[in-house]
Amino acid sequence: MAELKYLTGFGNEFSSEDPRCPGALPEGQNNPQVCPYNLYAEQLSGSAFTCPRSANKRSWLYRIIPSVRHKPFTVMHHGSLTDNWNEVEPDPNQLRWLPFTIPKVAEKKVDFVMGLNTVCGAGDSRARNGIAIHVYTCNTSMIDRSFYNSDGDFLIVPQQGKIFVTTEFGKMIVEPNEICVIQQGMHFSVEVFGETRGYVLEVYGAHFELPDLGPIGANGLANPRDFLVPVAWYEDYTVAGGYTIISKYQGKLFSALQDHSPFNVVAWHGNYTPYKYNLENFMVINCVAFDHADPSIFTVLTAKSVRPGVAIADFVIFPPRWGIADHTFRPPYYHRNCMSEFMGLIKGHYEAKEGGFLPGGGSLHSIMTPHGPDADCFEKNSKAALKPERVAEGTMAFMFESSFSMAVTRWGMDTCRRLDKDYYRCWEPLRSHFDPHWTPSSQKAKAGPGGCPRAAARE
Ligand SMILES: O=C(O)Cc1cc(O)ccc1O
Ligand SMILES: [Fe+2]
Repeated sequence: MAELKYLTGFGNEFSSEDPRCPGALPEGQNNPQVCPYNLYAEQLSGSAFTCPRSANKRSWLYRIIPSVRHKPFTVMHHGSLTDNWNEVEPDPNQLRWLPFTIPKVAEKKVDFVMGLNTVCGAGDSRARNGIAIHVYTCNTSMIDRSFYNSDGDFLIVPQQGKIFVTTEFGKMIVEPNEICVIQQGMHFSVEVFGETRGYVLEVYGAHFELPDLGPIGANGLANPRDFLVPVAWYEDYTVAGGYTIISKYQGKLFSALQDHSPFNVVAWHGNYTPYKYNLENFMVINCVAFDHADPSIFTVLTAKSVRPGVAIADFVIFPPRWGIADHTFRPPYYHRNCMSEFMGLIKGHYEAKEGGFLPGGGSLHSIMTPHGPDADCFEKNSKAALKPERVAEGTMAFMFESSFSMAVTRWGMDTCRRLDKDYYRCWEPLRSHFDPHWTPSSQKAKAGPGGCPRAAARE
């Protein structure tokens, strides 16, 4: 497979022509009476026409046939993709899933779209405000089939198996430890190379942005130059039996036939594009003195709500880094949160739970549901010598954190059969260590190296 080329930057005004058709982008205007190469001009709007400039998103696509030339859509059955948040009773428990099962190709061929399973979500695609979390488990490429989501944006996190994503804007290869974002309305098709699994964060009514950096300054976290955007690529491909276009619209799938590939865009320009990002490029910032920084310090992308500082969803990672905090319980703290936390694991393990939370599985700690390190992690890290050490080496856990109170679907609760009924047991061995006769000097006698200089100065 030839190396793919990409443009670089986040949300730039890009332009790209398939090298087979130089000059395909009209010069100086978007709608010439006749476009170069006799292409059709088509605008894809990702924001209201009237959005302020800073939030205005659109691209112009120059294509062989406009998207409108398709037969009527009809409803398509899908058993496990849903936006019905009332399928099962609410459950405030800590939930954890074993790795989601990938179907065996010999038993059933499943492609990316049919392999989408909704785990949880909230809100309403019609009201343009909400979130859905899906896992995809598939084994077959989409052949003469493409998909677009009318409801929102997909942030795709491959966990097992690379995916080859053909989009209207060009092609991307996305491997585990990379992510891609396919925004609302963009046609794409996914090729796979074996048993394939990953996670999808869908947001309705907002696009992902880089978080503001505040006092961090002008650089750091996910740097804009590390985002990769495909270059224009077209196929002039007619399919006798019909090419199937699938749209997710108001939570349901619809399919329509047309006689040609939708990947017929010869040139495009604009700031509304798909993109990918390698999580290895994340410039990690964290505590260099004491205490545990909140995980928002690891935010890669955020989909903002209209409330200042409150996200519809944040995509947060727990990357390999140094742990050096002095006189600190270094792993995540025990907490209760006014946000929902869905976690997944791409590879390795997660520091707050060495066992039980496995790559390809997940967990959901709902709004105000208490959670934190398991008993093992607490005991170990309360006694550990606090030398500088690598944390999370060779691992990558992530969190979809949302201000929405999410409902779990029937698939998530029952059908997937991966819910770990014993999850709560990981906290059962937690014992009281309360000592009413405790004094600072008894603490000092027990403490490992890396004591608190301020406490020492106080004594
Ligand atoms: O619950 C979790 O494991 C995620 C998490 C990590 C952390 O370092 C601090 C808070 C938090 O919710
Ligand atoms: Fe948490």
